[in-house]
Amino acid sequence: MTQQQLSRATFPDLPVYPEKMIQFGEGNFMRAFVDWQLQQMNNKGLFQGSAVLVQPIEQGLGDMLAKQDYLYTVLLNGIMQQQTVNDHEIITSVSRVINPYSDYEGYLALAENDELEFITSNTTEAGIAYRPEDRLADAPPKSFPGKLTALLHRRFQLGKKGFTIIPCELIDRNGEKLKEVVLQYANDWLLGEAFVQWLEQENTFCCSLVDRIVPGYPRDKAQALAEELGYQDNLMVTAEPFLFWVIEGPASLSDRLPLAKAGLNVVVTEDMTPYRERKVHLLNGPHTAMVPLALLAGLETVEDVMNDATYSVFVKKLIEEELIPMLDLPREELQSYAEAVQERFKNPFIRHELTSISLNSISKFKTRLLPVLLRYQREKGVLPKLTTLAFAALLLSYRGDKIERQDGAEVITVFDEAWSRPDEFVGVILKDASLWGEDLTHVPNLVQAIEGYLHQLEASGSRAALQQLI
Ligand SMILES: NC(=O)c1ccc[n+]([C@@H]2O[C@H](COP(=O)([O-])OP(=O)(O)OC[C@H]3O[C@@H](n4cnc5c(N)ncnc54)[C@H](O)[C@@H]3O)[C@@H](O)[C@H]2O)c1
Ligand SMILES: O=P(O)(O)OC[C@@H](O)[C@@H](O)[C@H](O)[C@H](O)CO
Repeated sequence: MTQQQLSRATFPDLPVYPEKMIQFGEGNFMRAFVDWQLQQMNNKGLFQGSAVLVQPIEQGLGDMLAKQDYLYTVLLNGIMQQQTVNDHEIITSVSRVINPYSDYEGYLALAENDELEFITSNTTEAGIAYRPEDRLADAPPKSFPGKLTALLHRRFQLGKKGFTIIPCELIDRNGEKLKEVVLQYANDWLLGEAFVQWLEQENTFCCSLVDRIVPGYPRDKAQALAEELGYQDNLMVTAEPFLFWVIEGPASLSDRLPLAKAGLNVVVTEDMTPYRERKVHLLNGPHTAMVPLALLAGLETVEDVMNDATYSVFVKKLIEEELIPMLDLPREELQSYAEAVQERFKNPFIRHELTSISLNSISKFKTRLLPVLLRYQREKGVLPKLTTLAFAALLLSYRGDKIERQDGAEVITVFDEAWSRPDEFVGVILKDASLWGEDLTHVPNLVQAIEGYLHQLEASGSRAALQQLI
């Protein structure tokens, strides 16, 4: 049976809320994270607002969302505190999507609305970047910070109050980086000292850290879900039930954006550093470590890893024996976070592809695992075995013959050149500070250890190499 498409005509009683937030990014993550949270506040009568979405790049989901009157379903699937969660909810907290490439005046007109108080964004790690070619007269400037500067300037010219700006991009100190680029445009575009002062005094740029696994559109179950839900939704998003958002900002934010009051796992703090360390090393670190070893063994998803007797022990030991001891946070807190992470990795209801995590694995290894490997070596005088084996597997996977590499052209070129001389490969690649931020051949015993593990991985495979260590 063909179901009707989700729209306000299909569900005429759904509520409509005034716009209070501008959100750059209409992708899966933002819709299942920020907009889902607005919905939870609205459900409790605590916010009564919606987000107007801005497409950061020309191609996007604006038209598809418009066809559904900006409604879509979030499906929460997973296990949380030993309970199975299997919920679905139609999200009504998105008012519309503006494509600044086809309606630039409509975009700038957002500056006129006094009710708009918050700006959020997720434009991927590539989005918060300075693009020197951008100009104020462009319609629109191509970069996200360029677009934002143009909007903020229009707001300033209208003599209105500023915004609380909360970027969600997974880059360190995201709020500070965004502010830096906006100030650079203000300077390059000669927007004047008064505008810079207004930016500084009337706007708050918060750093934030987001945490929720959002695999996105459930392609494999779409038809069955349409039948179960009773409508066709081309924009449904699956996410895990777990959520955590740390916002470094003024305490007053908790009243203006009452996320925690709505029961959401959101912390407003003066210093988010410890939370970031915990997540990057205990969640993203194991993700990045498991990917090359597991892909080399033919596993496909995070769940496959957690259901495999050898690989799940690898994840557990890596976390408990090599990562946790190197973090400066209360042990109990780390332990309980690590247990929750492993429960999340086991989620049987969502398919988290290892290949999707593998994108840009070299820079991910550098930020997520290398600092821990170096600290472990400095403090204990030996290398952490499991992290080092994962490092060797990563280097092997970047030969490109066993696993498809997903990384920047420059990174791939460096590896192709280094692998063209296999006998010298380890020394050459570890020496390359452009990859690791420093020359790693100076780390005691690292070259020999990686050479040994590479030999083992080649001779007997990832599973056997791992079994020898655990
Ligand atoms: N999916 C997850 O589990 C998850 C969890 C936490 C954080 N994240 C982060 O969120 C980001 C988006 O993930 P998603 O699953 O929503 O992906 P998606 O493909 O659904 O959405 C990508 C969004 O980024 C925008 N974008 C893409 N390239 C851009 C560029 N060069 N400049 C500006 N904007 C650009 C797109 O317009 C779109 O709005 C990723 O970078 C990821 O690291 C994802
Ligand atoms: O999103 P990436 O590609 O930077 O990293 C892959 C995963 O480690 C990541 O998406 C996590 O699932 C997410 O950070 C959980 O909050």
